[in-house]
Amino acid sequence: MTETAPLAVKDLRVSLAAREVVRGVSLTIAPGQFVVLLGSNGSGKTTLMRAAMGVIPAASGEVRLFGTPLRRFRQHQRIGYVPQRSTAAAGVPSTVHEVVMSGRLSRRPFAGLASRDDKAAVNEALALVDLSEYAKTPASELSGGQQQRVMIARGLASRPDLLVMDEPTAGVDARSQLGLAELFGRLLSEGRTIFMVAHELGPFEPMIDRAVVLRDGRVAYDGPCSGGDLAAEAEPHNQHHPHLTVPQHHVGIEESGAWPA
Ligand SMILES: Nc1ncnc2c1ncn2[C@@H]1O[C@H](COP(=O)(O)OP(=O)(O)OP(=O)(O)O)[C@@H](O)[C@H]1O
Repeated sequence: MTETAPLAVKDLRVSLAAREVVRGVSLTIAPGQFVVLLGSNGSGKTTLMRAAMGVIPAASGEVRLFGTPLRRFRQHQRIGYVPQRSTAAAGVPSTVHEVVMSGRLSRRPFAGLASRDDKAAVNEALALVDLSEYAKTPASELSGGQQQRVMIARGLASRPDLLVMDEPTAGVDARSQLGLAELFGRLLSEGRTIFMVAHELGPFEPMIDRAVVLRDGRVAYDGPCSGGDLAAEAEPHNQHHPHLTVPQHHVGIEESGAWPA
């Protein structure tokens, strides 16, 4: 795996509806790091992530993916992107297997039948999120939390080096969060990089290398995930947004690594 930063953002500015929402953000994520992006509602987290992924244009600044400027980046299979509040159903009667298979498209130079490797990668991704038994189930029949795990499997299907996720734990219950924490730990041990928006760190906290806090589109904190400085940054937000919590060590249950049935 290359030592080039999987994601580097320099003085990025993004405007939405004539308002500057991301206001000069610089951020470099090193290979193998687990970086979490925090901040109150409307601080610009999703907008920053979308601009970094090229989903929306930036007004100015620079984004590099694995050392390549965004506009010239073609190795899309190296990135697994799980957008915010994405559901696996979206009104389409696809099975779980089909939804996850769509995450293989970036690996397939030509349209056509899925290869043996495509199928193996999909099965592997489904096993990683413990949804193998639901492969043939229409995605719309799964719970919200299960659908979120389907979308994470979709992001993993291309076997990416960088996993970018916008609130992947929204709607995921505490036990499933433990399962996700175990999964992320495994991905990190394989040298993969994770960049994730979160409101609660829960069971992920011990494995997070770095927290970046956005406030009004600017980086207000960039450093270790625990300690007084992060708490000081998080506190003003907490008064207005109680769901942005300073890292918690416990999620209130004893089971470890178990997924709900
Ligand atoms: N399509 C849009 N058009 C205009 N303004 C937008 C649009 N999307 C977001 N905004 C505004 O941009 C600001 C940043 O929004 P963004 O979704 O990036 O924040 P966030 O930190 O991800 O919030 P949350 O925690 O609620 O997801 C907000 O003030 C929001 O109202």
